Amino acid sequence: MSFIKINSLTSGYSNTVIIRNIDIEVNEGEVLCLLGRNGVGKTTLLKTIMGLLPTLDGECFVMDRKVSGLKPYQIANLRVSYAPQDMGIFPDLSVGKNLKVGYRGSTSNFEEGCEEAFVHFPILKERLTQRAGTLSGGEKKMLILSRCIVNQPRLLILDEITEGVQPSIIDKFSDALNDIKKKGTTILLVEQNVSFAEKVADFYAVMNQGEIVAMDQMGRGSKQKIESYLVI
Ligand SMILES: Nc1ncnc2c1ncn2[C@@H]1O[C@H](COP(=O)(O)OP(=O)(O)OP(=O)(O)O)[C@@H](O)[C@H]1O
Repeated sequence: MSFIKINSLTSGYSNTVIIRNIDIEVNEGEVLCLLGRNGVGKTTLLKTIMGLLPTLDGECFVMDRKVSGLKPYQIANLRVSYAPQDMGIFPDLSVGKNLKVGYRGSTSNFEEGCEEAFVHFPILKERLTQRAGTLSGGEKKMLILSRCIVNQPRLLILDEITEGVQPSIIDKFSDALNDIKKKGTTILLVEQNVSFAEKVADFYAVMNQGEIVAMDQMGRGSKQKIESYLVI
């Protein structure tokens, strides 16, 4: 069964179409990485899947349930966790409160979810009472990923989690994602970092000008193929 299925999805802002005829299928426990140059519509696609932008045409299913037309909170209630590119952390709240605010309850145990996140990002446990706004850029990214992990999602959607992050922390992210994947979570991520994508993804899709122009299994030779689409 496809865990996420997207058929001929078209979306954009007001009357401007940004992405068109997007077809994607990801099975349970698989990881698909979307790559593409700046401004090709990757974030627009993720926001449309999450119900933050209206679907102009086509449809999206998660676990056979049509999610196009649902509100973002209804989609999140299906145990879909989304880490937006602009992070959306609350700078004046502590790290602990940021984790609590993002916790959706009922589907998992908060303390258990936190411990799962702290295995990968122990520094956050030491910083529980620190204001999130005072964290470093890399720590903020750890916090946004941890806020997703706490909910023990069935589908995890990440928008450029490695952006502006130093290599040693990026390695922690790939370890965390591979661990989450082993537990059966399906992952859809947008990335600019092809080496990171190689480490975590089973499949890749390259977008250009609002369309998917290549899609294949990730493997030997994928990096060169992907990079050939990314040259300006
Ligand atoms: N709120 C908005 N209103 C109008 N146009 C927008 C809005 N947000 C983004 N766009 C436009 O939509 C296009 C796609 O943007 P999007 O953020 O989806 O691209 P992206 O591939 O995620 O880029 P990046 O890698 O730089 O984040 C761009 O031309 C952008 O200017």
